[in-house]
Amino acid sequence: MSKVLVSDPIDQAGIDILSQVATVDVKTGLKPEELVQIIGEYDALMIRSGTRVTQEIIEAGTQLKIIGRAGVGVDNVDVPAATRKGIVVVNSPEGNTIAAAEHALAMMLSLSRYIPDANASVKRGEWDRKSFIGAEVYKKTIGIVGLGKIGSHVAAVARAMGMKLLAFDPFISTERAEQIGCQLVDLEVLIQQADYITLHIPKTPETTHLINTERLAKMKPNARIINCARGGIIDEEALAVALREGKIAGAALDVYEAEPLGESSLKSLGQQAILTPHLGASTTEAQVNVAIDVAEQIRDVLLGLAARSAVNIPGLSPDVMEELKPYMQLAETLGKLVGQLAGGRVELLNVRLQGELATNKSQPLVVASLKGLLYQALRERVNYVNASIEAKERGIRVIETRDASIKDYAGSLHLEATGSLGTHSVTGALFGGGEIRLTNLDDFPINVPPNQHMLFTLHRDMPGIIGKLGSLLGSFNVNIASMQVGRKIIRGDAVMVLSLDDPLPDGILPEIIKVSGIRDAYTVTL
Ligand SMILES: NC(=O)C1=CN([C@@H]2O[C@H](COP(=O)(O)OP(=O)(O)OC[C@H]3O[C@@H](n4cnc5c(N)ncnc54)[C@H](O)[C@@H]3O)[C@@H](O)[C@H]2O)C=CC1
Ligand SMILES: O=C(O)C(=O)COP(=O)(O)O
Repeated sequence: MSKVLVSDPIDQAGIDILSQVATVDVKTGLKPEELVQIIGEYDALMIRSGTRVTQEIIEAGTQLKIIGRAGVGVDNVDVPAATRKGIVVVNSPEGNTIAAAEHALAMMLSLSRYIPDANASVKRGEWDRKSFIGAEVYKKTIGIVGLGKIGSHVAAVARAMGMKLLAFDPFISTERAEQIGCQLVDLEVLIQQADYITLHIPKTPETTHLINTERLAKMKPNARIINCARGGIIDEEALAVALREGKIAGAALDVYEAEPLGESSLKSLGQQAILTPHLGASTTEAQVNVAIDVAEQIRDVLLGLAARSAVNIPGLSPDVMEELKPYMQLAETLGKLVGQLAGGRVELLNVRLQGELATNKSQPLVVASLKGLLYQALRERVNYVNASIEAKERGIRVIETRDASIKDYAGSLHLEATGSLGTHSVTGALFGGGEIRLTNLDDFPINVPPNQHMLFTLHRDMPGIIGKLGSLLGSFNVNIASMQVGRKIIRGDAVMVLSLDDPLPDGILPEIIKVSGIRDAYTVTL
């Protein structure tokens, strides 16, 4: 049975799902060195933001197949390191959207009405109404940085509260922003005009310290800023100075450059600063959502099925995945075949989607072709996650083309590999019941199902050659399961495709090439 380690607090609903297929160990609060020591036993790791999955942990996770992040942000996971090791990283892109958006909105209203400090003063026995004169959000301008899932929900609610909406997001269209009721503007315009600025972007090299001393200086003196996205998008030191000097009116933070928040000048600020301990996703509803979403994906991957929200493999909807699955198998088989025919180092792979297939998504088929192509070199170490990166690191250039006019079969896939030893091509299609057929080899028409052990020869189409080859194989005790010849013209060049019951013994290939009329021979294992 598989083993799953849960290293952060996860809702029981997720543990129940994992327990259907695996032994589940819940061990929270592990030190990095403790995690490194035990991770080698586990097939899957389930985390939230509390566990840092470093390269060292990934290297030590020799059995790991999947890392599941019960939440959105995967910045605590070394995703490139996981990808290189072929480990799928999944998250729950939508499970906590509402929770995070509502937390940001709660922060905005709390900042405007000094609710945390007013509450604390009453509990201290005071009745101070003068110190907590707030501001209304109605008719004020909110500047939303990042108009993705959370930012869009914040926009919808802010709009309902009568706010004017500005947004900065270089990756969405003006039309999309308008649909949500936002005016898309430059960051500098947003910074200068907004009364409330709320951040809903990932932390990347571009967004680190996006809010710095210069930008804080350009904000309105009544501006209030909210960060429920990621620590480090705001320069915390610069923010503390701006608040202390009254350059802006307030800030509410849920996330920090280092968590848990240690020594920090933010802690000594008064009612203009509200600090929560990364609570954006902490609602009962969100925790059930993300736990179920991610546990289901871990379960599926452990059962050999695809994950629906993998961050390091092409994202495909389950419908598209279902439709493409037989073609993925075809692509992988053709990749294995053409890689072995090309032999040596492949430099260029041309993947052509033909006929009806030309309208399909090509990326998954390219990945599957590369997985097949690299199998010879990498065996089980290559998978759908790391095939593209492995190919890139090996300098294999990939060209994707489409030709809807090729209609020999309803839909077919053509791979051509060019390497140090020449160029070879193979085409395949799916017949009734999803059966794979090889339909063309090096431009010779054929029609054979793939077989585990195969022999291909390039020869002159002339009497006696098939008999000679049959006897030769017989003398080596190799049984032929089926044989087919493909040729373009009578007595011209031809290919012979043999399916064999046994692997070809060492030493027979040079003997085959010695047969008069045979120019070349290739043995392939699929
Ligand atoms: N505090 C908490 O507990 C939680 C925090 N989060 C964080 O909230 C953030 C947003 O999450 P979602 O809305 O789900 O993500 P999302 O992917 O739906 O939206 C992010 C948006 O940011 C935009 N973006 C990316 N780079 C940008 C840049 N340089 N400038 C402006 N816009 C940029 C993208 O185009 C996208 O529209 C993430 O960082 C996530 O980790 C999410 C859930 C809970
Ligand atoms: O989903 C996210 O990105 C979050 O930040 C939530 O973090 P958490 O799962 O509460 O540790």
